[in-house]
Amino acid sequence: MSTPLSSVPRPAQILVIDDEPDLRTLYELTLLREGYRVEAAGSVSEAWQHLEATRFDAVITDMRLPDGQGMEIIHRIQKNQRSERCVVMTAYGSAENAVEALKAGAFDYLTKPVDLKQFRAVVASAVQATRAPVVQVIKPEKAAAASITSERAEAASVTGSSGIAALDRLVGESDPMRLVKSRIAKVARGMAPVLVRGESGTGKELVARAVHACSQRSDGPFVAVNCGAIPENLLEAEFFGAKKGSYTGSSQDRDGYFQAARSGTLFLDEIGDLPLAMQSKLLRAIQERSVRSIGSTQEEAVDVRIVSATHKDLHAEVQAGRFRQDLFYRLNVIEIAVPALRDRREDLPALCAALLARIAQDGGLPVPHLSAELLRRLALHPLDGNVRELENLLHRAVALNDGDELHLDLMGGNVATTMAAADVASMTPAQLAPGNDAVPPAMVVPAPVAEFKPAPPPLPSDLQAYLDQQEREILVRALHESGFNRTAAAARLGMSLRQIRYRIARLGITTPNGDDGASSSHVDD
Ligand SMILES: Nc1ncnc2c1ncn2[C@@H]1O[C@H](COP(=O)(O)OP(=O)(O)OP(=O)(O)O)[C@@H](O)[C@H]1O
Repeated sequence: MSTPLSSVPRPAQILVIDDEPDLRTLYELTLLREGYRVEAAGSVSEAWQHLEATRFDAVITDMRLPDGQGMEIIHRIQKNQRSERCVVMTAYGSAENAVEALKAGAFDYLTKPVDLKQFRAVVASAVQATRAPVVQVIKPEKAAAASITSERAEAASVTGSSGIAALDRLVGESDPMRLVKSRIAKVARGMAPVLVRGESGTGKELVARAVHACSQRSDGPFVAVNCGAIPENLLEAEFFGAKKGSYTGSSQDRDGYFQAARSGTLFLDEIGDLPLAMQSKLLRAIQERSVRSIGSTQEEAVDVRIVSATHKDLHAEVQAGRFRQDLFYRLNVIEIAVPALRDRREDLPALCAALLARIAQDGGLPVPHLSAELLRRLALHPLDGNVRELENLLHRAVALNDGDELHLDLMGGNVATTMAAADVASMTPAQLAPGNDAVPPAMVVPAPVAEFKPAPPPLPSDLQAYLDQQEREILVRALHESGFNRTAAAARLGMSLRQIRYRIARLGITTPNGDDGASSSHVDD
């Protein structure tokens, strides 16, 4: 069994690379004072000699060196799969260099002239990262034997079970989802900001949580902020905190989101909704890695990783002048695009099974049966609201479950837009069963709308059962939309209360107010 590195009592070892002797000495002294062991180099070749002789915890390098670029060192460290965390020092105003370095795998960057307080903070977090105890390392061969996917093995090699659990919560083994998961596992280790893009309800927050859980910050807090939900006049206090008495009613010092997320991850959801004035303040906080709470004269350093998310096209927002270009570049160092549900229809059975299990567990209920018929009907539904819509449909189905089989309230959906009806009609229950990934790809790629001519659905083999099913769905929907008020539901369907009661009883529909309405204690009728 391997011993966690953190239990080895040796000072962390740092390599500093800068061609300016004065600066090199300044960095060396600063780090020595912090208790690190330090070696220094003035060029790429000299640095590499040190690296060949010793394993370091962190490497701090200038970008421009006499015989090459600091980037070469990062590339070589990555290529040789060495464990050193790299921090680059870039000239002020050359954000592209910093972005390039982060993309190449640098842990973090510092802008010159380097602020020594920041320097110490960044080095400390780089060293902490290499020394974080490895909970469980799964070798790729072992992982394959245990049918663990490569992205799970990658996550396991970084943080162990919390990373694996977070990736498992992201249900779906379709190609686009596997891509998302492997990207999460890859990018989680660094400090580079991540922008998660995708339509509403696709699981962007789950992705952000997985980035955090797979990172070395997983023991730190994950603070999620919905940027669109905070009144504009409160934004600054909410983000950066406020001192006692700094505004009316503030009777004590209050931390902001940045302080709350210290040593962890700050998730800025709906970042596209942040007003321009606040965008400038956020940019400053990210660049300076420090914030000043309202009413304070002091800046305080904050070690926070930023993950943001948006359903908007931020490029277009920049073009339209609604989003700052410099902030966009800052946040978008690494992008993770979460696919819409229509682009990964083969995940539907596994998603339904997982969502139903979760819904049942939350409600303390037995997991309801997921019939092939129910999956077939869901597959015909557009689900433009993505996983959230699917979750809501299943929630309703469970709430209205009469004990035998789940029934869906799908009325009003545009069936033709997603999957060819004939394709779905020809799917066998086995093909639709949860866990079956043998669904032919042709079935999951929607035909272009202009060419799409759905085949007529097959004739029902039992007309009465079919009509009963239709009637049942209409009644359930009317009841649901009327808040289970039978009088209102009956009025919407042009019938009397007696008639709807009769039909509810005939079709065995159970409502939250009672089994046939006669014994209802609810105020509805
Ligand atoms: N791949 C998935 N596996 C399991 N559940 C999922 C998946 N994707 C989304 N969900 C569930 O769907 C719901 C919506 O997900 P989430 O809030 O992460 O979406 P979002 O893209 O952040 O939405 P919005 O843009 O509206 O904020 C959540 O309850 C989440 O747990």
